Amino acid sequence: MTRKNADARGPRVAVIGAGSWGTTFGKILADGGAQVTMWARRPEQALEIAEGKRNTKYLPGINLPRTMTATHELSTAIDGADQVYLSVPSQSLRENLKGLRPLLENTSMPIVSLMKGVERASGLRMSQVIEQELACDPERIAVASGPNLALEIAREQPTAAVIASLSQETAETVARAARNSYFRTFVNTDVIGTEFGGVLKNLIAVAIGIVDGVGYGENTKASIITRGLVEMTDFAVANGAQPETLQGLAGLGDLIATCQSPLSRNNTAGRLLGQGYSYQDVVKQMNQTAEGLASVAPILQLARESDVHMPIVEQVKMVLDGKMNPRDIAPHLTTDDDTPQEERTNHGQADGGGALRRAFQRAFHQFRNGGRSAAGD
Ligand SMILES: NC(=O)c1ccc[n+]([C@@H]2O[C@H](COP(=O)([O-])OP(=O)(O)OC[C@H]3O[C@@H](n4cnc5c(N)ncnc54)[C@H](O)[C@@H]3O)[C@@H](O)[C@H]2O)c1
Ligand SMILES: O=P(O)(O)OC[C@H](O)CO
Repeated sequence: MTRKNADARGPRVAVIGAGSWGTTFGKILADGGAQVTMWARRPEQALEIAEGKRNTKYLPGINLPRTMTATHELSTAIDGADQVYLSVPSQSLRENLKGLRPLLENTSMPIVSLMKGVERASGLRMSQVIEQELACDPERIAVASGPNLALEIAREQPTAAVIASLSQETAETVARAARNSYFRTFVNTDVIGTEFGGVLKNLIAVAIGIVDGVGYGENTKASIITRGLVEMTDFAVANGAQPETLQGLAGLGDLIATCQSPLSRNNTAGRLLGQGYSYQDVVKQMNQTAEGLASVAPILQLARESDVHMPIVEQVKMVLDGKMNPRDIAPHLTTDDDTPQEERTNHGQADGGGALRRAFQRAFHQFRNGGRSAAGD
């Protein structure tokens, strides 16, 4: 398929995955001046984007920029690209990277994850899967996250996002390409916090959907959102994130958007569960990606390994497994314990002092080892 975007002036970018977010992000980049080539799995979808400037299945009613083109051949998409953006379902990333590896191995371009899931089998974040499969310098990898419901952005309603990379330079390069009059990008170097924010808010949005489906009101939802943010922060900090990232766009910002919007697929999946559909029925009814459903089990496994208590996410899992009536999720929001608890919101010690305790332990081991890092540090 020939390129038809020669009149754009910015970097040449390839977007891998032409679902709702990949296509919307392609539009963001093209509207910012980039020369965008989308890769779609199905040839007819590539043709619809390239010729008709539409993606009717995922973005009904949206006209795509005329500078945007598409192909179903990976090599054509990557050929001549300065940056590559990845937006396939998280569980399929590894298999997709196997096809991309030979095309990317002699390049130094930034590789940007737009995804918000963890790999079910390994619990790895998407940037970790990229680093593993492509065996590339982690400073080349960036992640994008924030309150970014695709259809709203495709309608050019203003919003913001965070681009995170271990390399400030990579983050800034990507942020300069991924911005326009309706999409503002900020940068940080907290890849862990930025990625986990996007993963964890999905789980809380499923919980919100469940109570919505049951018919509970705003008090219940506000309680889950507030306690959910504490859970998200506890988990992310215990796994290496900066607590302030969870208070930003990739944490609180995305949590609000996803929990409030009927456009959210995670929220929708939860609502169906709350209305009494089984997990299997919900999966059958969803024709778009609801990442939260696959992330629940690996996140709880990581939580156990890092000694973090996640009562809301635990209860989502019980509902998914058919072991808890959705009506029961709210009364047991955070504890079955009768002892009154402190309302702890101080994210600096987000895991109840656990992060601080581990930092002391590391310092103690280092001191004992004559200044060398403790194993596993
Ligand atoms: N839609 C949003 O509002 C939004 C916003 C931010 C982030 N995200 C994240 O973006 C990622 C992609 O989600 P989406 O919303 O575009 O999903 P989607 O369901 O709209 O589209 C998924 C796309 O991937 C393709 N696909 C399915 N299986 C595949 C496979 N095995 N290999 C390659 N391609 C495959 C589908 O054909 C489709 O084009 C997810 O991680 C999601 O959390 C979505
Ligand atoms: O539709 P969801 O639930 O995948 O959420 C989409 C985005 O992540 C919102 O920022």
